[in-house]
Amino acid sequence: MRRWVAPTASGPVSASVVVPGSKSATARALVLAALADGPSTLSGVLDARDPRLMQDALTSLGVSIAPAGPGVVTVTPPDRFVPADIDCGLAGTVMRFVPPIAALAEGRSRFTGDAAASARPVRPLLDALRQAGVSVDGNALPFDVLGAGSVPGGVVELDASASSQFLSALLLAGARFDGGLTIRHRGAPIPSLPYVGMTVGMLRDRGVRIDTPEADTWVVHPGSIAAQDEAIEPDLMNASAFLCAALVTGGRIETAWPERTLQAADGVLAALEAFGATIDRSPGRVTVTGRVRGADIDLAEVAELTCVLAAVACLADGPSRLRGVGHIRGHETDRLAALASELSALGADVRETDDGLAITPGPLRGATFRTYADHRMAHAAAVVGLGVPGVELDDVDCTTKTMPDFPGLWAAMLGA
Ligand SMILES: O=C(O)C1=C[C@@H](OP(=O)(O)O)[C@@H](O)[C@H](O)C1
Ligand SMILES: C=C(OP(=O)(O)O)C(=O)O
Repeated sequence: MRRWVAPTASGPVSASVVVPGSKSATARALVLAALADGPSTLSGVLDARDPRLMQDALTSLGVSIAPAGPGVVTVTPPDRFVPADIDCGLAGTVMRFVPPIAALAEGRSRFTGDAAASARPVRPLLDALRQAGVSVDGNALPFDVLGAGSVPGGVVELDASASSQFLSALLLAGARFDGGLTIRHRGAPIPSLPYVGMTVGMLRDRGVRIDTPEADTWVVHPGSIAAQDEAIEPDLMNASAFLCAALVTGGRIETAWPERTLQAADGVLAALEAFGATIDRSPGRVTVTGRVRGADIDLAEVAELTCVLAAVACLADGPSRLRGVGHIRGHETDRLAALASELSALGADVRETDDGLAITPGPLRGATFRTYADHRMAHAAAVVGLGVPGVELDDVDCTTKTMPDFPGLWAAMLGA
């Protein structure tokens, strides 16, 4: 735990920012390389807590992951997975993507995690695995997967309304189940849908056949997953925290922005535009200028932006409404409760609604800002701190979940 006073901007911030690799693409590339039919070399791999936990989990299941240069690893799948003790930390990607792989090992794998991870939903995924023929003890962390060396597969019903990661987890491993996997989503709409697109896109790139014969149904045909080298793109969700600095200071932030990507790039830019950003695009780059204004917006597809945009909204010229993100109550912390509490303590009027937040700016003052071990709460505090002196985070180290040195990058952006 390290306290950190968020630096205040003395004027418009102008910077070119380089953020590290995508957490979500790194997790998928590692998992797919572990399940593939031969070795793969991955570059631009994110070096942060979540992907490190993923590498540790896969290694203990028998995968060989060898460093091959800065940010480069060569992943060699095992002939047979072996059961293991898996530490999920607070990583949704580990607690959801790894159980279907452990089901392919012969024996009991035990999944544990941080105390707060036990509150994160995982039961719908475990129930779907049971329908696919896997024995699972428990319905939340800690739980055990009793692998039989293979998984029958077949047709499963899944309620993925609490997290798209349940669906991604089943899609990633489904081709390796004996009969493949047909997944029928039953329940309220799936949040963060672009991430399902990322999963399907990366699987198809590796030769896996996936059909979507009707709405809310995915058919993964059984077969091998082709080994494939991959260069991981920068993390556009993490980049967004920096882009918000342009908005709240009336400055100018530029960063790499892939021309074609499986990340929710357009959704991110549309959300920033709604809050007053002007977006300039040049090949492979984006520049954000503008001045923050209040917005009423559905963030279901880009729910990870809720924290930084709630902070932005506190510095706007009028009220904002963030909708479609009720499920983030099950993220690293209950983000709606945490944002309402911490941003209200700074002087804004921030109230929880059924599916989001209603925010009315007010005169803001510095105070301790609790992060609840949540990296995106820390990003929110950094954004609001640009305009409010004395915002002191109780812990900035939680940012290592998805970035090796967030405070350093933030200071560099400010020219410190
Ligand atoms: O599949 C992924 O890599 C992710 C999916 C989303 O999860 P939810 O569907 O739970 O929002 C997102 O919020 C998370 O940070 C990463
Ligand atoms: C929800 C998030 O993470 P996780 O992958 O742990 O679900 C996030 O990074 O905002």
